[in-house]
Amino acid sequence: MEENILELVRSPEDIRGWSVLQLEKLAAALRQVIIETTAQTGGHIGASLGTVELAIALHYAYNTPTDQLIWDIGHQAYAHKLLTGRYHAFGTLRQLNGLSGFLKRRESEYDVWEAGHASTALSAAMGMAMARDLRKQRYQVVAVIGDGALTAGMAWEAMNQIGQSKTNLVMVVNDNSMSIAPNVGAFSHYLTELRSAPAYTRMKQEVEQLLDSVPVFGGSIRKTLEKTKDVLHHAVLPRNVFEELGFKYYGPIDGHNLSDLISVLRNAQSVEGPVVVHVITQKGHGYLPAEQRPGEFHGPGPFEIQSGQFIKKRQPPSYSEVFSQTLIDMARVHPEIVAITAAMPDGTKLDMFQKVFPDRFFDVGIAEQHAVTFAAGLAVGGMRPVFAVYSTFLQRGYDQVIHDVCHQDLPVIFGIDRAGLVGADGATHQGVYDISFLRTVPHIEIAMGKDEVELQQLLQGAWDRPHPVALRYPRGATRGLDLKQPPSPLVWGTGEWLAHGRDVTIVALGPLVYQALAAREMLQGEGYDVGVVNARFVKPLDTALMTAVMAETQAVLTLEEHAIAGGFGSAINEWANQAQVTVPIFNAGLPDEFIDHGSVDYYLNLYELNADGVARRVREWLPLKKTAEK
Ligand SMILES: Cc1ncc(C[n+]2csc(CCOP(=O)(O)OP(=O)(O)O)c2C)c(N)n1
Ligand SMILES: CC(=O)[C@@H](O)[C@H](O)COP(=O)(O)O
Ligand SMILES: [Mg+2]
Repeated sequence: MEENILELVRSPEDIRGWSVLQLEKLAAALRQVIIETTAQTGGHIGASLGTVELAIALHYAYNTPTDQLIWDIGHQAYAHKLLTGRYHAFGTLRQLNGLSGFLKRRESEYDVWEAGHASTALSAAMGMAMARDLRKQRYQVVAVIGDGALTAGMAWEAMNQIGQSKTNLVMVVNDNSMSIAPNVGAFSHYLTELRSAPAYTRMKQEVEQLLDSVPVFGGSIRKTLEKTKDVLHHAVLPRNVFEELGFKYYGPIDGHNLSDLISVLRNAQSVEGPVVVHVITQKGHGYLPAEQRPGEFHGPGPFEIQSGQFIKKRQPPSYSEVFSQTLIDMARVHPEIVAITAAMPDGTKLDMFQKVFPDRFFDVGIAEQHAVTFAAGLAVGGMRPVFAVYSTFLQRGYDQVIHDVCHQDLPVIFGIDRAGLVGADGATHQGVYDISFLRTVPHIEIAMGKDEVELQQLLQGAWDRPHPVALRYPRGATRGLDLKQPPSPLVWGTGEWLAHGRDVTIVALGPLVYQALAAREMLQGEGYDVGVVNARFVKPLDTALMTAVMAETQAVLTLEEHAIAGGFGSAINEWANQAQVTVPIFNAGLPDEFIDHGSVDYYLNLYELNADGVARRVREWLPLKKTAEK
C-alpha cells in the first residue's frame, strides 16, 4: 500500500529538506484532504485550494513558527493547518469543539494571528515587525493578503506606514482576481493589468542585468557610477504602485509553481526593507467544479465530490432572499432606491437586485466604512440607499454610522443580515453585538420581525421613515410563510401582544418569538399562565404595550439571540427603571463571552434560548407560583 505522505508531516520542519517532486506530491495530498473534508463539513474550499502551493512554499522557505506567518482573514489557510500538525483533527473542521474554520492562537503556535474579518493582516504584521525591531529580535514577518482584502482602507493605512518605515516585512499578495464574487474597483483593475504584464518583471530583470554589468571602480568614481545607476533605474524602469509606496516588488509569480515560489520567497528574505511578492493563484485550483464556479465554492456547505453538486435539503427562501426580493418590488415603485453591498452580493442576495437594477446597485468591495458614508452621501443627494450588510461586518463602519449617517439623521436603511448566531463561522462572525452598539446612537430606529412576513412589512415601513433604520434578520431559511406583494402595512414602532399571561410574560425579539410561543404551550400544560409579546422594535420601544404588559403580569422574561450586555433586554431594563416598574424582569440572551463555532440550535439550547430552555428557566428560576397553585 502506498504511504500517506501527510502522515510524514507533523510540522513544517519535516518537509524542509524535501525535493520539489516530493512537495508536489504533498500538494496533491493536501488538495485531496481539503476536498474530501469540506465535502462533508462545508467550508472555505475555494480559497484554500488556491493557496496549497503557497502554504507549502512559505513553510518551506521560512523558519516558522519563529518567523511569523500571518494569514489575512484565515479562510484560505486549510493547507497551513494541515502542515502544522492538524491533519488528524482536520475532519472536525468547523464542527462544535473541532478545528476552527479560521486561525486560532489556542489551536496552534503556528497561528500567530487570529482573524475572520478581512484586511487586518498588514497592520498586524507591521505591529509585529515594530515589536521585533524595538526588542532587537531577529525573525521574519510575512503577511499573506488577498486581492479582495486589498480593497479595504485598512490595508492601505497599513501600507502607508509600512512603506515609510523601511522595516523588514514581506507582504504576499495572493491575487486570484476574486473576492467572494469577482473582485471590484480601480485597484482590482490595476492588479489585473500588473498580472497580465509579466513583461514587467522580464524587462525589469533585463534592465537590471544591464545596469549591473556596468563595471564600477573604487573611490569617488564608484560613487558617481552608483548614483548614475540609481538615476537610470528610475528613468528606465517603470515603477508600480507598490514600489512608489516604498516596497520592493517581486512578481507576478505563478502561485502554483513550487520552485518559483520557493526561490522568490527565499530571495525576498535577503532584501532590506518591505517587500511585495505578487503571487497569481486560481481560486478552487485542482478541483474542477470549484475552478469553474469559484463564487459558489467560496464557502459552500457539504457537496458531492463527483458532480460538484451541493447537498441541500429543499428549503424555503432565505431571509436574505426575502429582503432582496422585497427591495426589488419596492424599487420598481420608488426610483430613488439604490442598493449597496460591501463585497457580499451573493451572501446578502443583493445579486438578485443587481440583475434587475444594475445601475442602482453598488458593490464597493470590502469597504464597509466607505459603504456607510457613501450611503450617507447618496441620501444627501436625494436617493434612498439600502446597505445590506452582515451584522458582524457593520462593526467596521461604526464611526460612519454615528458620525455620517445618524448625526445628520439621514434616511439610510441598513439591512442587518446574519443578525444572531451564525453557526460554523464562529466567534468572529456572530451577529450578536449590533443592538448594543446601535441603540446608543441617536436617531436610529432598530427593528427585527418574528418572521419573513414581518421582515417584508418592516422594510416597507422603513421607506416612510425620515430617520436611519436598522432592520435585523437572521442567517438561513425563513419559515416558508405565504408572502404577499405588497405586504400589509404594520404600525411603525409597535409590538404585538400575542398571548396574555398572569404568571410571566415572555417579551421576545425576532424569530425567538416562536420559541417563546412553543415554551408557552409546554408551560400552560403544567399550569403556568404565560404571556408572549413579539417586541418587533428595539428602538423606539413600544412603551405603551410594555406598560400594559407590566400591569397584567407578575414577571417578565426578555428573550433575544444577542449579547445580553447592552442588548434588547437592557433596553427594557432601562425603560422599566425610568418608569419605576416594580415587576421583576429577567433577561435571557447570550453571555458576555465570544461564542465559538457550532450549530445555532446547539447554542440556543446551551444558553436556554429555545423553547425547552425558556420553559426550564420559567420552571427553575423565575420566582413564580403557578396560577393553578394559588
Ligand atoms: C470586513 C470583512 N468584510 C467582508 C468579509 C467577507 N469576506 C470573507 S472572504 C472575502 C473575500 C476575500 O477576498 P480575498 O482577500 O481576495 O481572498 P480570497 O478569498 O480570494 O482568497 C470576503 C468579502 C470579511 N471577512 N471581512
Ligand atoms: C470568510 C467570510 O467571512 C465569509 O466567507 C463568510 O464565511 C460568509 O458567511 P456566510 O456563509 O454566512 O455567507
Ligand atoms: Mg482574492
